[in-house]
Amino acid sequence: MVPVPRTTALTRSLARSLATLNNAPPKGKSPTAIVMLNMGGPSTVPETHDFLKNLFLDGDLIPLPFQSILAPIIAKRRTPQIEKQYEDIGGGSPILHYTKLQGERMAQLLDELHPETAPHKSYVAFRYAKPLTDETARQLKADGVKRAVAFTQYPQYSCSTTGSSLNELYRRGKTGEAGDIEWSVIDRWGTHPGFVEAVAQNIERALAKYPPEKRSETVLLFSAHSLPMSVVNRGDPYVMEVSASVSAVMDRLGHSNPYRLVWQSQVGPSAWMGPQTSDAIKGLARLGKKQVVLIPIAFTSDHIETLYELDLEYVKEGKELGMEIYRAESLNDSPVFIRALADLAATHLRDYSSGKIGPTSIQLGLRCPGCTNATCGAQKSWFARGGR
Ligand SMILES: C=CC1=C(C)c2cc3[nH]c(cc4nc(cc5[nH]c(cc1n2)c(C)c5CCC(=O)O)C(CCC(=O)O)=C4C)c(C)c3C=C
Ligand code: FES
Ligand SMILES: [Fe+2]
Repeated sequence: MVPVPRTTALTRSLARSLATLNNAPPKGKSPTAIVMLNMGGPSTVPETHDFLKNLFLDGDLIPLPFQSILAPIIAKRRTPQIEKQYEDIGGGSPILHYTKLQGERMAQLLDELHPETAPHKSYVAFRYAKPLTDETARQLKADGVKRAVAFTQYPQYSCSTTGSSLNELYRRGKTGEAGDIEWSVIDRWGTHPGFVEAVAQNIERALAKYPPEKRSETVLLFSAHSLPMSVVNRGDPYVMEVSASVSAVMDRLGHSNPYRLVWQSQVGPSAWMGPQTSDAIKGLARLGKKQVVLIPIAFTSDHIETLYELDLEYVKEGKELGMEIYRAESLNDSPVFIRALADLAATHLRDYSSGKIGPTSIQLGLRCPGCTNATCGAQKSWFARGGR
C-alpha cells in the first residue's frame, strides 16, 4: 500500500512558523489583525510639517477656534524649531521602527500563545504620521480581515491620546473603509505585570551605574507627558492611571528608593499638570540631591521627549547643577515588554472568544463627566457593539 502523506502537528506548526516569518497569512485564512494605535512621529525631518499639521488639526487633542484655518498656520510657524529637534536626535522619530518591530515580534509570539485565532498580523495605525489610520483601514480591507483588535500602545488612557485614536478609527470604520470587521479593543494596560517588570528592569540597569553603597540615595524621577489642566478637570483618567503605573513599579522594586512623579513637554501658555520635570530637577539640586534617575513612564519607545528633552536638555541641566543623572532606557525592543504585549493580546483574545469579556472594557464605556464631544459617545457605543 502506498503511504498517504499526512499533515502532522509538526508540519502544521512548521507551516505556521514559515507563514509568520514574513508576518503574512497563509492562503485561504484571513488573519486576525492586531492594530497598534499610536500618535506616530516624523520618520524623516521633512515629514515634520505634515506631522504637526495633522496634530494641530486634531480637535480631540487641541480644540482650536477655526481649527482648519489656524492649524496649518501654527504648524508652519512651529516647524523650523521642531525640525531642528528631530535633526538633533538623528534625523527623525524612531517610533515607526519600534512599533513595527514590537508588533511583528508580538504577532509571532501570539501564534504560539493563542493558535485558535492564528495567523495574527500586526498593523500600525498612527494618528498624525504615516501610516495614517485611513491608509491602514484600506489595508485591512485589502487583506480581507474579518476580526481585528484595536490595541492602544499608550499604556495609560487619555481621551487626548487613545481616545483620539479610537475616535479616528470609529470614523473610518463606520463608513466601511476598513471592510466588514468584528472589532474589540485593548484600551489600557498601565499596571500589567510584564510592562511593570520591563520598566523596573530598565530602572535597575540605570541604578547599577552608581556605586552599591550610594545606590539607595538615588531619587527615581518618573516623567510623563503633561496634560492641560482643562483636560484633567474634565475627568480624564490619564493622571490617575500614570500614578497607578508608578505605584506598581515601586511595589515591584520593593520601594528601594525615594521617588516622585513629574510632568514634561507642556505646550502653550495655559495651565498644565505639574510639577514640571525641569523645575523638579532644579529643586532637587537645590535640596542637595546629587543622584537622579529619570524614567519615561507613559510612552513605550524613544521619541523627541526622551531623546531631546530628557537627554539633551534635562540630563545636561542636571549635570551642570553638579548632579550624577541618568535616564532609564525606553522599552523599545525589550523582550520582556514584547512578551507583555503578546500576553495582553492573547488574554484578550481568549477571554473574548469564551465570552468572559465583551468587545471593550467596562471602563471604556464611561465618558468623562465633563465631556461635551459627541464623537466620544458614538465611538464608545460603536466599539461596544463590536464595530457594528
Ligand atoms: C502619553 C503621551 C502623550 C500625551 C498624554 C500627550 C498629550 C498632549 N500633547 C499635546 C501637544 C503636543 N504633543 C507633541 C508631541 C508629542 N506628544 C507625545 C505624547 C503625548 N502627548 C509624544 C510622544 C510626542 C512626540 C512624538 C515623537 O517625537 O515621536 C507635540 C509636537 C511637538 C511640539 O510641537 O512640541 C505637540 C504640539 C497636547 C496639547 C496634549 C494634551 C491635550
Ligand atoms: S473627553 Fe473623555 S470621554 Fe469625551
Ligand atoms: Fe503630546
